[in-house]
Amino acid sequence: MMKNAVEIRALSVERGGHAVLDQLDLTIGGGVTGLLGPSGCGKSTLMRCLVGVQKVAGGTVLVFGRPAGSRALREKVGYVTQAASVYDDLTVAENLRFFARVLGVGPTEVDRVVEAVDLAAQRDQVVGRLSGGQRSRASLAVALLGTPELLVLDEPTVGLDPVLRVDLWALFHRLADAGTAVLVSSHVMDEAERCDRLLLMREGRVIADGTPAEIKEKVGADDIESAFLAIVHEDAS
Ligand SMILES: Nc1ncnc2c1ncn2[C@@H]1O[C@H](COP(=O)(O)OP(=O)(O)OP(=O)(O)O)[C@@H](O)[C@H]1O
Repeated sequence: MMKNAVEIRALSVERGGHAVLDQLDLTIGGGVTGLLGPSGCGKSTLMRCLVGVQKVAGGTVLVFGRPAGSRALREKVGYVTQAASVYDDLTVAENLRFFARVLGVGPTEVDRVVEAVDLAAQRDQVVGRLSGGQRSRASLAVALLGTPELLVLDEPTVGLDPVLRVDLWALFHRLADAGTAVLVSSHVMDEAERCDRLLLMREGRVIADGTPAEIKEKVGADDIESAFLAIVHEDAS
């Protein structure tokens, strides 16, 4: 098991005058870690903290031992937001060559990441004319440039068909097997089953943390969805 990729201590964040994260303590290691929880519970905010783009009210976030957002982490951390981060008027390959230059990684990386996200047939197409799923994969390809050691993916499979979702999850596991710590947020419960570790958030707190099997066993549920409903209900009462 790798040393912790992320160490969070007493992290507090306020947004719009409300406490979104309150004294959160959390470590994230290797494998694929799933971040689940109701809309608005703070998943995106937590991810923004990991990449250093969120103003925090208190606490520390260390990524590979350095403060989140440090320059030295630029090549080590890949981040895909919910909004596509590629340029619509450039082709897939042009986007990737541009971001490769920004990151200072070699042009051969472009071919590798295009293959990884299965966009070889679309590499010379303008992103604005790709399907939603293809565009998401183009954003993911950007995040894979330079082989990041931590990949932070905010709902990467939203709007994708089931076949593509299965393919992407296989890719996440291949990346994790090769040593990248992968943090993925999701609303989709069957995706939760595919994670090595699950974090269930509610109102800015982690209310369950374990493997899918451990979480189901904890409340005697047969599936993750029932387990989460039981845990949320327990937490609310
Ligand atoms: N730009 C913003 N300004 C003020 N408050 C915000 C802003 N963005 C989010 N919030 C608030 O922060 C809280 C957490 O939002 P966040 O986006 O982290 O939730 P989430 O769990 O990722 O939700 P979803 O699953 O719907 O994406 C919410 O209560 C939301 O209203």
